Amino acid sequence: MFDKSTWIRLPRNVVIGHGVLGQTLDAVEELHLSGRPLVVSSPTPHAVAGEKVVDQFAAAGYDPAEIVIEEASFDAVQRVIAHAEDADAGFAIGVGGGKAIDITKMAADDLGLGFVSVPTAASHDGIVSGRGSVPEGDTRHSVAAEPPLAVVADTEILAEAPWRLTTAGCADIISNYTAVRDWELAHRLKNVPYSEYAGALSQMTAEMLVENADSIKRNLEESSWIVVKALVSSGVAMSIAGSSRPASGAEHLFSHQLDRIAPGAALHGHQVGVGAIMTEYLHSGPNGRWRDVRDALGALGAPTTAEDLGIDRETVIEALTTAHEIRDRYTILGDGMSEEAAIEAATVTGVV
Ligand SMILES: NC(=O)c1ccc[n+]([C@@H]2O[C@H](COP(=O)([O-])OP(=O)(O)OC[C@H]3O[C@@H](n4cnc5c(N)ncnc54)[C@H](O)[C@@H]3O)[C@@H](O)[C@H]2O)c1
Ligand SMILES: O=P(O)(O)OC[C@@H](O)CO
Ligand SMILES: [Zn+2]
Repeated sequence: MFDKSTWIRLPRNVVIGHGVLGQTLDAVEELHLSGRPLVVSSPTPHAVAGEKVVDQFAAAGYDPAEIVIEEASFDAVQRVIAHAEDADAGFAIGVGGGKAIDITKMAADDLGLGFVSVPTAASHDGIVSGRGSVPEGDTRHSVAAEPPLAVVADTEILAEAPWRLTTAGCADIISNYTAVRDWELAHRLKNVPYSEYAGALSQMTAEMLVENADSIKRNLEESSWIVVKALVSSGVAMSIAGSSRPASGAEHLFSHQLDRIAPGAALHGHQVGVGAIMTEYLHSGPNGRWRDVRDALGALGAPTTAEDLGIDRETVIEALTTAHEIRDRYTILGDGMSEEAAIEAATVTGVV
């Protein structure tokens, strides 16, 4: 008997465009959510968009509650849960970058509340995904979380955000190349479940972004449009897979390890991009496609070296040699790189 089953949870309303923040209320009302909204954001996104979302719902008679969180941590998730319970919230709206959105979707999952995603930066592909990513001690948890029922991505806001946030989003997408390679490898070597659809969608998303690289330019709102659509598409690939595998391989392990060793050094997307140059080298060798990955990142204005990231050579080598310890996810790093091999990979690729 065929007894497989799977749930693919996708957003119902994806609203992207100039000035669409003003349609957040419409996007929510169309979902027939009831009760009090809780608007969760971090300081800058609160000022940029969170307050406007609160005002919009207040004007419509909703009595919105709000909370501003400072960091992505399990403590922050607990604070949001407590605040939502105190406020008797009926649904949660996450407004911000990857951290605020992750915290909101994790709290919403715990409380069984509907979640709406309002990105203020095109910096990460967690905008749509049903995953939350939070560090804890020496490890990084990628946990199932409430996927958004609606996404409201205002390209005017995304375009006004610092340009480096957009280039970070581009790099998070370009890292899909190596993430898919790692996933295929884990499938072949360790029998890890693999989804052809999710793998193909993730890879195609990276290819389309690179093909459109000439149209991704600072001060051009269309750039935000192209990048956010790619971020949505990558999040859909994660939803189809039911894991972050299509978008997170060894290059993400490298970045998560950097977050521990050199917290706050660089943006998530920029770190995974530099990681992808080196892990592509590990996959395909000195004459392989690592130059294509590096050139695509460079063309989009994303970092390609340790210096660009603001980290030193020792930090890169330490992160490379210990990245496999971050979580139980088989990648090209296998059971770990030797120091000599890490120096070779980082040097040949020009990262250090
Ligand atoms: N759940 C997933 O599937 C997934 C996917 C990718 C990344 N992530 C996670 O997301 C995080 C990275 O996201 P991030 O790079 O957005 O980090 P972030 O949320 O810390 O945002 C980066 C900075 O941008 C600022 N910012 C956001 N919007 C702004 C705006 N309009 N104007 C000015 N400043 C603005 C924020 O205040 C913050 O200082 C990491 O924790 C990563 O693990 C999760
Ligand atoms: O599960 P992780 O490794 O946090 O990856 C999620 C996301 O960053 C993929 O782009
Ligand atoms: Zn990522």
